[in-house]
Amino acid sequence: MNAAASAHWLPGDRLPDVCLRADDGTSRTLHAEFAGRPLWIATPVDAASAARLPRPPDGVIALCVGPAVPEGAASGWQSAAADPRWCAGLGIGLFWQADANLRLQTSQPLPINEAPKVAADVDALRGEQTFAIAPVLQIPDVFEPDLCAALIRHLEVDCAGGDVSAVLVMQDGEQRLQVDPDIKQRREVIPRDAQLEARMHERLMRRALPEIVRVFNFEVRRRDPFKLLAYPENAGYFRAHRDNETPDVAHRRFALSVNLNQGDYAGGEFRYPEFGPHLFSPPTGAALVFSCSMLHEVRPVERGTRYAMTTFLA
Ligand SMILES: O=C(O)CCC(=O)C(=O)O
Ligand SMILES: [Fe+2]
Repeated sequence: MNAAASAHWLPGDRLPDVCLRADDGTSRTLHAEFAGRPLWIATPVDAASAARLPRPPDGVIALCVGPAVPEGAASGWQSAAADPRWCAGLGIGLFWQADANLRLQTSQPLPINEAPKVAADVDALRGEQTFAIAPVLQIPDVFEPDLCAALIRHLEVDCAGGDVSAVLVMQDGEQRLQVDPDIKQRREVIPRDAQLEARMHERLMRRALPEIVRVFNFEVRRRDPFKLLAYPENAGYFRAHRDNETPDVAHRRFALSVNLNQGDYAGGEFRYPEFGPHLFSPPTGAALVFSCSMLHEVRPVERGTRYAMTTFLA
């Protein structure tokens, strides 16, 4: 499975590693030189527009790229030329904010009158807290909010809420499917809408697979069917388990789960009991990716219904 190349960049996409040429003729690559701090990128149509760019706050790298020469631009901006196709992919006459992982967050047309807000820094955990922390990857904005809402609707309306989830057990050397409230309780369905499935697939290819290559050094070649999940209030949980323990699922390498409505329910967090007490509850649209060999559980949902989409990668 090869990651899709983007002709147009969207919020949620991680910028590719392009070469930028500075005014003094030196070349720098985006990932090597600019990752690790929030980034502003502007693609003004001309020098006059470049000169009206707002001053970036401390700690933000600001790059003015494209055909325009940013004469008189507010100080704090570095001007650079880049491959015109890359600039076209960003869109000309735009102002982008990207996070420290070079993931695009918001875009707005130039000119902008007020300097946009930069997300507040998250407090660092203490050293002893980070010692017992599960090796999971969280990728924000893999699915857009409207896709998350459409998936919930598909499960509840088109698929009539889905079916009670069963588990595979080995009995006398044979695999059997059975409902077992000692292990899990939830509803689930394999989506039946080809368009929704195609959109999920495209987003995984574009946003999750490149991160899995980068972070885990793992090239995904196949994927199990997508599954939509509902964990109802006081009746939804999945007790501690591993995802690759029966012969038919032994091929699975990574689990990928996307929360579809975080904030609308309480409880329902992931926990990895072998790796400490921390609870994981990624924001709506974010993917959580972890090794299928790791013990994990979904804590009981205490209020509302937790919706999620899950699949397994190999
Ligand atoms: O609820 C989820 O997001 C995934 C739960 C899980 O661990 C599984 O389906 O194997
Ligand atoms: Fe699991």
